[in-house]
Amino acid sequence: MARETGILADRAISALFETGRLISERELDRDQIQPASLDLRLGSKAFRVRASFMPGPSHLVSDKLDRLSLHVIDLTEGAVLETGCVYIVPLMESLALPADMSASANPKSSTGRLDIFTRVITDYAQEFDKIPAGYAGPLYLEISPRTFPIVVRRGSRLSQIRFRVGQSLLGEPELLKLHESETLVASKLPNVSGGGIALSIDLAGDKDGLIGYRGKHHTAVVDVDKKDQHDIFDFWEPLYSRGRNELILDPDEFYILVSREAVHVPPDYAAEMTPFDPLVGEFRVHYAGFFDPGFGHAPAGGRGSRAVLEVRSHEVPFILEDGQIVGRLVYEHMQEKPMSLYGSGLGSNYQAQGLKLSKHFRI
Ligand SMILES: O=c1ccn([C@H]2C[C@H](O)[C@@H](COP(=O)(O)OP(=O)(O)OP(=O)(O)O)O2)c(=O)[nH]1
Repeated sequence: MARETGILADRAISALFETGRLISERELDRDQIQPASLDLRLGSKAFRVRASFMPGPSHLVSDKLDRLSLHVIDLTEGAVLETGCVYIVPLMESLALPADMSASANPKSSTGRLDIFTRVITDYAQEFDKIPAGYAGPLYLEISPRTFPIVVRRGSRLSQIRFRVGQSLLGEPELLKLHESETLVASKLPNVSGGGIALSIDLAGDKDGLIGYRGKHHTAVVDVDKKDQHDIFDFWEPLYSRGRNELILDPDEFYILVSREAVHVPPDYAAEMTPFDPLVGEFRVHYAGFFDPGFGHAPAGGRGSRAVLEVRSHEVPFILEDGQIVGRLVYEHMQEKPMSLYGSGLGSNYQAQGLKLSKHFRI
């Protein structure tokens, strides 16, 4: 039985398309609907703008583009987006949401792992990545590659959207109960606080002491639509613990690290990673925060899946230590169980992962 409130599952997302609540200039791709989200596709133009902006309560995004656009890039045959530049791309999908349905967007995990900063913008937006209940209008994606230049084209999928009716976040007592029956985070002493369950960083490393990777600068371009395309070592420097189990984050660098704990999202729930404490501004651990129903779920082949963390230090160098809490997972009810779970026949790339770079790289 479907709940009244909760995150829409795959079946309900395809119904949105059939009933004209989700509109697209072309048919959805076969694998575009995920267990609890929809991948958003780039349209055929990118506007290179001088700087990021927020439309605010009285402006359409297109008004701002008229003023701020420096150059228009055709994406039909693919184009390079350079690091350090800001682009706005109209998305193929637009919305006509019912009054009781809102949505939120996040970069896909593959996008976060490439250090591509993306945010969805709506007309009249006062917040990024948030789509208010009842929103009717176009969607735009702000894109700013930070470490590697990228190739994108019409139809590339960098961001994803979750739809929700009402609020259905689990409170701490409910979260603790679910953890007792389902082991959400494999920790002897689970830390449930701030509305979520804590994740800590692994800096002890694997049997070779590998703890993570640091992105190289001045690399070749990464085509976001191609898997197993590049040699890891052309883009990443491996990092080893060398017995100290700590890592000094340099503010100008981008790191891929991994959680100490295995993570589990049972099929009736969706999770999202949030910063450990928004007041501790020294570092941020992720761009991509959505964790799918079925991630880390043993019957979906996910036993032992860890969370891959995209880490950046802000103003000053910062020492991360093994076991330090770096984020929290908050859990929300699904409206109903998805027809397909993460990892089961969806071509999922990160089920049962340990320390794993994005799908674009090969050893
Ligand atoms: O910071 C994050 C965010 C997500 N994940 C995991 C959980 C999530 O369920 C999985 C896949 O995420 P997403 O669907 O965003 O990735 P994708 O790039 O679309 O990959 P796939 O093709 O496997 O769906 O990666 C992480 O390890 N770290």
